[in-house]
Amino acid sequence: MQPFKHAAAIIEKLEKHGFEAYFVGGSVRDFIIGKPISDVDIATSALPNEVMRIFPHHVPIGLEHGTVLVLYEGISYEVTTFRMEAEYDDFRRPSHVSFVRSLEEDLKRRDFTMNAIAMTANGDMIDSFGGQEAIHRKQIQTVGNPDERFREDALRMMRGVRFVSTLGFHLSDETKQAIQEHAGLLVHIAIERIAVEFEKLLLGEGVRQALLLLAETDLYAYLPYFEKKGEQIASAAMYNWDVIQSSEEAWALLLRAVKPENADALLKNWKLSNKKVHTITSILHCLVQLEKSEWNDMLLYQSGEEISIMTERVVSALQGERPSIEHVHSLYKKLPIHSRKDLAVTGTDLLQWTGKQGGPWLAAALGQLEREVVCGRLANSKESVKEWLKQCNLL
Ligand SMILES: Nc1ccn([C@@H]2O[C@H](COP(=O)(O)OP(=O)(O)OP(=O)(O)O)[C@@H](O)[C@H]2O)c(=O)n1
Ligand SMILES: [Mg+2]
Repeated sequence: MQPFKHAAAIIEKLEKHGFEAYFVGGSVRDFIIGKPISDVDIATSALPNEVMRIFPHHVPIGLEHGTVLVLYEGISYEVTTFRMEAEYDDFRRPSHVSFVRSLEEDLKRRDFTMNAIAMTANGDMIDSFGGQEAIHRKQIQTVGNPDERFREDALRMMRGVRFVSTLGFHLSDETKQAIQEHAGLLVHIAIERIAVEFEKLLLGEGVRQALLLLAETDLYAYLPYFEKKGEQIASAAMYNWDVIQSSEEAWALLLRAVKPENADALLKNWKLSNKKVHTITSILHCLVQLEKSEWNDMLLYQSGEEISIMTERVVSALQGERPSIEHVHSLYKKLPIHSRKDLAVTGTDLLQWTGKQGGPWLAAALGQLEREVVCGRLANSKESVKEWLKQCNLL
């Protein structure tokens, strides 16, 4: 309730200027469910320039969609003019919206009834489409005709399945059937928007049901690189997803089921950040090694602690066991060194001692030395390294 109390001042100020304003969207839904509230969004009859005039501290973040970010006592709130997204011709949210002065018009263009509830500053609900009843029944139902809602913005189909996962709700029969019919419209949606919903889906508590739904509704067939992987996606529902803690782990787990020919290309095609792609492919690499052997010093050293722990979680999700995070952590801590910087000698030492010119031999010697030390076959001291160099006929 606290976030609403703080934001109520914005609604009251808009009302003082003769406009209507309400809390809308996910925050109202989550408040009714009893979940922690994320961002509080406000819808108003005031036009964007009127909002900006009333609140001098603002950022015009999406004027073409009617959205002004209002800064109030260090917190920012999205204030959006009531709108009707009038022209849809390509199944995505249009670049032009028509502003309307009525809340009703605004609410009836929203995706699901649970997301189309408005709340006044003092907590009264305006719920023309049975949103509270739907929440009570844990049902995801489009506002009005599902064909229209999904044609307006095909991403809503992914959102529907995402909410199955994050809220543990179910799709109404009508909504599910409409998704089945319109799944193909997803091709019009930018992969970045799909990826946001997909990652939320993978991290929700109901991810198993959501994966089965992706397969059942044919939505999977319009996800890049998953076009022919319906069965594999459904089979991923068997894993123990509860132990997964990050989107990187979730991707790695999913890709173990999907087995793409080129995971790197798939992840880049989904336009994930380079850093994320690198983390996911590192986890996958570590998983392959773990199939051949248990955790060992060299694998822990090469993977690093973070990747090792993430991989341990993925392994336990695959095997349905509890992850042994403490075990991996202590094995890692016991490694004699954790990076090449920790070696008692440097390349410069080797050059000085041997009197040789640099060259490929140096990298090879340092690599071998590193392995010897990591695996505990050689003490990490200058003296023992000198001994070792002698044995290798380098000194
Ligand atoms: N494709 C979309 C996206 C959003 N909305 C409407 O805009 C609100 C806010 O959207 P967003 O913040 O993207 O989603 P939330 O429902 O708030 O979910 P979350 O809690 O994850 O933010 C939604 O509740 C819904 O009323 C919509 O109708 N169609
Ligand atoms: Mg939201």
